[in-house]
Amino acid sequence: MISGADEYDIDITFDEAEIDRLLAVTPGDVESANSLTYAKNVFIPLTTACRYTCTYCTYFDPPGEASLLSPEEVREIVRMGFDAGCTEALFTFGDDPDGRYTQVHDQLAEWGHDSIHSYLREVCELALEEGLLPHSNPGDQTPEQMELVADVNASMGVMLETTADVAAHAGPRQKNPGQRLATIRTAGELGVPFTTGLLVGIGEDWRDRAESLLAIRKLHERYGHIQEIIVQNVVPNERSQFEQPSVETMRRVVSMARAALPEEISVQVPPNLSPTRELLDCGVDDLGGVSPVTDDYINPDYAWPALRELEDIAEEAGVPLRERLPVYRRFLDDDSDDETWLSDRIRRAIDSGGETGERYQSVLTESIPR
Ligand SMILES: O=c1nc2n(C[C@H](O)[C@H](O)[C@H](O)CO)c3cc(O)ccc3cc-2c(=O)[nH]1
Ligand SMILES: C[C@H]1O[C@@H](n2cnc3c(N)ncnc32)[C@H](O)[C@@H]1O
Ligand code: MET
Ligand code: SF4
Repeated sequence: MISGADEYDIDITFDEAEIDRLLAVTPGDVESANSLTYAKNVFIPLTTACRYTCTYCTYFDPPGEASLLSPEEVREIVRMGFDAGCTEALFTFGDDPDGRYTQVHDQLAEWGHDSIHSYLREVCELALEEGLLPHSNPGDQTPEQMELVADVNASMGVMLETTADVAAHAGPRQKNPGQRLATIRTAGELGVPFTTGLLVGIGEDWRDRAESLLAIRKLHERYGHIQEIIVQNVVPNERSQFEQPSVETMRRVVSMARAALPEEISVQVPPNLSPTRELLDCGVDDLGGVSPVTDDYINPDYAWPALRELEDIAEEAGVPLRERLPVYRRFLDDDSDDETWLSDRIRRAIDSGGETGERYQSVLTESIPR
């Protein structure tokens, strides 16, 4: 039984035979992808306040020390991104800061907001005005929170991390697999193209990895909204004791992900954290958002490779490297009356004229229909 499943009314059950089939998958069983994609983004760490204290994470700051970017600071990052040729504004930050963060809440109130989501809406609008498409990963969200920002995001995401109860999700307030799955389900209900994934090496076992992949697949079967799954290895840092999983472990998890998920879902590994070259024959077809101008603020010790290096990686694998938008092509093409994945707002941004529209259109012309 997945922890928190009852509380969040998650009705996912696993078939033992299916789990066994996945556990038997080895790298030789999956095919290599025939292209690699990536998106050009700027990372915007809206706030380092977080209600959780995951032991693998160096990102969050305690109350009293947490930062909150002002609209002017956000605009500056977004402009820098636009000037560097990006298409994506990646808003990834601490989970919904709780009442302990009085300074953050006071500052938000001063700017006319009663929640981080209300503020997120304002900065997503700002990014759109400046010519970038928002992709927000604010952690767990209630249906009301997600609804507040859905129409100003091209896509959104949250890492499932794992369906297991792990000690890494420590402290009085914790990530809970039932709540993560509920967030992914909410995205399906709201028709938001969605990114999720597994964090590998935080105390989960092989069966947990198989269950996590199957849980994502089952939600995708209901809603069709998962665009990619990230298979991310935990990396060591000054706060965490976790060891980086071995290349062999990562090869097997990536292969399991490819075998578990339907073809339309991309399998992404982050090129700044993973032994990427050694994973390409396990079905990886996406390298995620890569920034020419900002750090990976979640893992700041791990610099982004330059575009040149991504080209080398693709060349070594003998496949073309293609830029994509933060929302996959399939959702743009599938946007009919009975299936609306994109709000009018996002659709207009992508179809707009001028320098902005041209940039999106040229990425789309190059990209593959996935
Ligand atoms: O730079 C990063 N980008 C992360 N991204 C961004 C991702 O690489 C791209 O924004 C998406 O592929 C959309 O283009 C995430 C997106 C999510 O929805 C959920 C989790 C992540 C995790 C990271 C991350 O740790 N570092
Ligand atoms: C945005 C995502 O970053 C991941 N994340 C947080 N800390 C680490 C770490 N030390 N190593 C790798 N990934 C991490 C989590 O999976 C989170 O959901
Ligand atoms: C900075 S971590 C990424 C966003 C969110 N806090 C989560 O863990 O899901
Ligand atoms: S991983 Fe996300 S939820 Fe966990 S402590 Fe870090 S910022 Fe908070």
